[in-house]
Amino acid sequence: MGFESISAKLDDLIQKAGGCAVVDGGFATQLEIHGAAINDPLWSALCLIKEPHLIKQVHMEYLEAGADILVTSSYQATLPGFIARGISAKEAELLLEKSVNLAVQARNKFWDTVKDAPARSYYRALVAASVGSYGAYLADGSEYSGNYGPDVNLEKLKDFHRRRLQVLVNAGPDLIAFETIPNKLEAQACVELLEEENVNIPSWICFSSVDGVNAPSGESFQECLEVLNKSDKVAAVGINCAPPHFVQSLIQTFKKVTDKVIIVYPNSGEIWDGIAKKWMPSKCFDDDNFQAYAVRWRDAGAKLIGGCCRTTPSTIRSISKVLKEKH
Ligand SMILES: C[S+](C)CC[C@H](N)C(=O)O
Ligand SMILES: N[C@@H](CCS)C(=O)O
Ligand SMILES: [Zn+2]
Repeated sequence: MGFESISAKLDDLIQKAGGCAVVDGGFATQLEIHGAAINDPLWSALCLIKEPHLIKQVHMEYLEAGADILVTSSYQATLPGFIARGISAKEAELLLEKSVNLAVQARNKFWDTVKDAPARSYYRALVAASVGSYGAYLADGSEYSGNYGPDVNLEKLKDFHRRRLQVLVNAGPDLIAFETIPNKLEAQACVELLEEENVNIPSWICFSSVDGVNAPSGESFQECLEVLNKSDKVAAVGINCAPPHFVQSLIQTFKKVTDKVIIVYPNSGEIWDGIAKKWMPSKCFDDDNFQAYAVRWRDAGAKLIGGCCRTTPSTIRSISKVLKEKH
């Protein structure tokens, strides 16, 4: 056996999918469509405790829509978050494991039903374990400001992420998905942890953006990516949960500052009010817009494309259809 790169499985999926694979869409917001009440500090992670069947249902919907990668329900599932609810540390770790198991079970079940279908348009999906930013845990909108205050330093962020990362990796996902990272410090914490914990599955690290130019902290993506570019553990970098009309030029920015795979999965364009805990109407993209733009994002160099908050299985169906059309 020759040497296999850490990102071989991901590269293989991208290649099989014709150069651009499809990530799933908004997870928490799709749970809400099914009636989940998640206006809570745990947000979608509350369903791991109360309504796990809905988690599996949403994963199945995205698989049917053509997602090649499922992102798990662990975005806001954190050990301190669960412990604050009176859940023991052991139970909290089991809930993290459960987030991976639910996605793996959905993926395996779906694949069993489609793998032998003639002229199938599906690939065996990969499962990416979501690691939401520290700001997601704070539940104060700081994943869109990058403002963690003067008491937060590199070590504190590493301490926050370390055990969750270990538990998620041990649960056996194919990938790790760091999501809505708002500043350079947290990006650095993620990379240092991947190295220190010798994580041997690939990761992507995605930033949010509120001005379409920089990370929410105001730091340039060039600065943010310097440290990520040095690590082989980071397979892909990009943007999630930013408005779609920012994405084209952000891909161009990323192309200039990294050779890594570029991933984009913007939200619908609505804006999260972290204090009122509501989506505010803004320049909203419908599924047709997403479909047209997905082609442009692919042509600009993105190799992983999906949707984030308020996008739905129908958005992912549109993207998958157009990106997998045979020419
Ligand atoms: C990506 S935001 C919409 C997630 C929810 C936020 N962390 C909160 O709990 O308010
Ligand atoms: N994977 C998470 C990201 C929220 S920004 C979700 O889709 O709910
Ligand atoms: Zn989002």
